Amino acid sequence: MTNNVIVADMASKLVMTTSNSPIVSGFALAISTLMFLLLACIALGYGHRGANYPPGPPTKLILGNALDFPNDYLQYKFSEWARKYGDVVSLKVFHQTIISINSPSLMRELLERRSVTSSNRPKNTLTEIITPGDLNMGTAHLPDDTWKAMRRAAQNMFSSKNLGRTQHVQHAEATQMVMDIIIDPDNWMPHTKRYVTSFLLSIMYGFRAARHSSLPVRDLVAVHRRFVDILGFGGAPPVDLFPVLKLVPKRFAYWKRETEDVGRCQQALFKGWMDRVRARLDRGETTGCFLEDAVRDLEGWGMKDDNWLDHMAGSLVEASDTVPVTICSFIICCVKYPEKTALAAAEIDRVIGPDKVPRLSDLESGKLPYTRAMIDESMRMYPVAPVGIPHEMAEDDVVDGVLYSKGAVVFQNTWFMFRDERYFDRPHEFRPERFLENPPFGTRPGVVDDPARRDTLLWGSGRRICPGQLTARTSIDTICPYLLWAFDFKRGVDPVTGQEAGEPEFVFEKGIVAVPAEVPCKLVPRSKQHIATVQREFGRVAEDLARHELEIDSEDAAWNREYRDVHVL
Ligand code: HEM
Repeated sequence: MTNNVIVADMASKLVMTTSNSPIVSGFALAISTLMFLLLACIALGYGHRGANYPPGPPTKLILGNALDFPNDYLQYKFSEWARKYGDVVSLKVFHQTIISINSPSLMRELLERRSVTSSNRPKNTLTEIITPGDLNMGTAHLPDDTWKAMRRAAQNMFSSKNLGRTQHVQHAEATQMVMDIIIDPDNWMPHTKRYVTSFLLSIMYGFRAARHSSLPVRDLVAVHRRFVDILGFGGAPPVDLFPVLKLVPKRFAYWKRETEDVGRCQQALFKGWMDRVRARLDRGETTGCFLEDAVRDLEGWGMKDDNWLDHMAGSLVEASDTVPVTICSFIICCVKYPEKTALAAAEIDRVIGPDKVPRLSDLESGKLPYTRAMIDESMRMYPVAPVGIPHEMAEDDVVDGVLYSKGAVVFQNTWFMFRDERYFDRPHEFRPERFLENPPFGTRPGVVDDPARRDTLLWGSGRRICPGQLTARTSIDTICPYLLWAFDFKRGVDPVTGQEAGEPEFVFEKGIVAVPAEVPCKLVPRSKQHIATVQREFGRVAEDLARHELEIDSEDAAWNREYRDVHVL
């Protein structure tokens, strides 16, 4: 406070020394204003790490760590700092404090035990434009009553009881995905997207996506691409760091026009999906999906008005963003580590054989321990949300004498936690065996583990923990053994050399979700017997798929007829 008064006094003296010439006095005014701002920034502690803040790299005047802060792949730099500074690291980017927490114990202390102060999301002007009223649960700034209602509804939809009721749909969609890859192996990545999106559309909205190019998937992918681009680094100027930028008129601010348009397109898409549900009920038809129930019982679902339902798609977007990526990473692991894949395939051959397809229950009952370990190892090494989704401190809070200041943005660096050499033996090696040697977390035998480790670290912490974790887990656990059962995983052809590609590398796209770039690989059916078994299974589950095809469009209907005529046994 005293500093501010001194700075104001110095600045006013500077302004008073300007000459009488209009040009000189204008110039002097500009210089003195700049000086004033500079001194004010210094006085306000811009870029300076306070005394009891978490440690971190040295800061520079006003800039803080702005020049050190990575634009992308936060997990790599955060992990380097974790090794140097410990379980908690802080950075200053101008006046903004950014914290990376690097241990399960800190996740528990800060985000679970102190969830009252640590459950905000960072305030984000762009997401507020895209979803006015904070009706997108994942981006909503405050965990207020609106967020609570949306969250309760999501938790209800994705509860274990409801998942039991929808598992046959999950299995049916997984069967189609295996069929899709048998017929069209080059599009293995889009087929994973279709599998997850179609499952979620079916259980939430009662209609499905027969092809990866079906309209709902195509529209979702297109609008989500724009959403990610505008929110990503460089998509828009840092308006929350420098709120004065918000004053730029719309005609000079591309980001404002684009953000508004993304919001319009997204809302139109989600409303269109809900309108299909409303129209179906008006016709007196039903598929038994969740949102039909919500339309009939708005109050019971805690929805303040009918328009809130148009925003329930936020959960579907989260699912279709994360689960396919996890499955793709698993597929890349199967190509990259052939000896491990062979061990899992041998286990599946022994337990399941070629005449029936694996079911989720085979994995859950513990009959496929190596396969389970292979899935866990791929999620340990390549977590889809390597630094979580950031929280923001609502108030100052102190853990072990360290200050987590109001407004600080907090990342959960699970990438580091899963590769922490204190607990994991050779953490950078892909070794499913670690989970068999020391279950359930695969840490080094004999080491005293972090007491707060849990098998849900990947899904975040506290009030904001992922409400879709069961849906995610069962979707992954249904398809991964199925793929191992159905296919041999081979390296594809390098598009540049025309020769067999080398060992695939994980190269991630930029962004908070670690999406691996496509690698050349071939998924080859293991035998004619396996293909025939999938065709029979595809016939058996046809009814479960058809139940969600009441309003199917003519293109999908034609494709379905041909697909099923040719491929069902
Ligand atoms: C492998 C798959 C998935 C992973 C790794 C994952 C991970 C996460 C993480 C780390 C968070 C932030 C937690 C926090 O702030 O502490 C989150 C939030 C969220 N997830 Fe997931 N998720 C996955 C799949 C899903 C699925 C399938 C759904 C829906 C069916 C879903 C819906 C959500 C929603 C709605 C939020 C926002 C919660 C809130 O802010 O209150 N996620 N997820």
